[in-house]
Amino acid sequence: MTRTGPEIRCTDLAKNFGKGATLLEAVAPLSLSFAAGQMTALVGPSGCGKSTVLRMIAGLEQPSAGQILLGGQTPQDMQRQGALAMAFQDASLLPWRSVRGNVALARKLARLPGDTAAVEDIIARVGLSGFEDARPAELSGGMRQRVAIARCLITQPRVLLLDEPFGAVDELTRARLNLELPPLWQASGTTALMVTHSVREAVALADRVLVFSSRPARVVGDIAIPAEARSDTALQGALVEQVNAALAQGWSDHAAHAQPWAAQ
Ligand SMILES: Nc1ncnc2c1ncn2[C@@H]1O[C@H](COP(=O)(O)OP(=O)(O)OP(=O)(O)O)[C@@H](O)[C@H]1O
Repeated sequence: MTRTGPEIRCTDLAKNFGKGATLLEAVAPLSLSFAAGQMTALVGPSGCGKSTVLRMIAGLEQPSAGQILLGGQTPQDMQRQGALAMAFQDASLLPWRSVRGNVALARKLARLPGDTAAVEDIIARVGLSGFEDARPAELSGGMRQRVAIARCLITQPRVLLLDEPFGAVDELTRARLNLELPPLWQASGTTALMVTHSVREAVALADRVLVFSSRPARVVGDIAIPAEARSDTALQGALVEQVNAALAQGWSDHAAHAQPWAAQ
């Protein structure tokens, strides 16, 4: 079964943490939209609010202001339908459950009927055949990330949210995961958002890269990644440069804003 993803619209989205003297404006009013079935990568300086935006879209964090609609529905509606899946950097698997147990549990939590064949199939597709009974502690970091992705995909989510999913693994493993895993969600028309610190990863995986400035984040770059870039390393290199230039522009704008004399 294929469940195509919705368009995601964030309107005047804002998030503050704390109050009074400790008030922190994590996300200043920001309006963003993400096309149905596309993978968008969010990049920007540390602390600019990328994860907070993702967590609000996931319904894990309540916005202080503004609205999020996924094909006209709220994140909570999507969660209730088991249509939304999120993977974090630390994989956050249950240590006492096997690979099979962790993946099967995700279906249960999404209120989907058990499906042993689908669980076995997704474990094989992320390259973990033979490790079905292993506990997370017996797996490498890259293997744990694969389980985390399998756990997302087993629910056939319409929306996939990835927060630095490959951040905790070495460069080589990361490059391999970058090649092997995206086809698993690209084919099904899932709307996907990924936060990453790696500009190369963003360009390699996404259809679009959105570049944020330092907090309070503004969009300082919105770069479309044409499909041919997947097989054209020169084009990939040029796009990486373009994203890096937008990041640098975001930094200098921010510095000039914070210290008006810096621009003189
Ligand atoms: N639960 C929270 N309570 C208080 N402050 C928070 C909370 N979550 C995030 N923040 C703050 O909000 C700001 C944005 O954080 P966020 O994690 O969204 O940034 P980020 O761009 O994802 O950073 P990084 O790239 O380092 O992961 C930061 O200043 C952070 O300290």
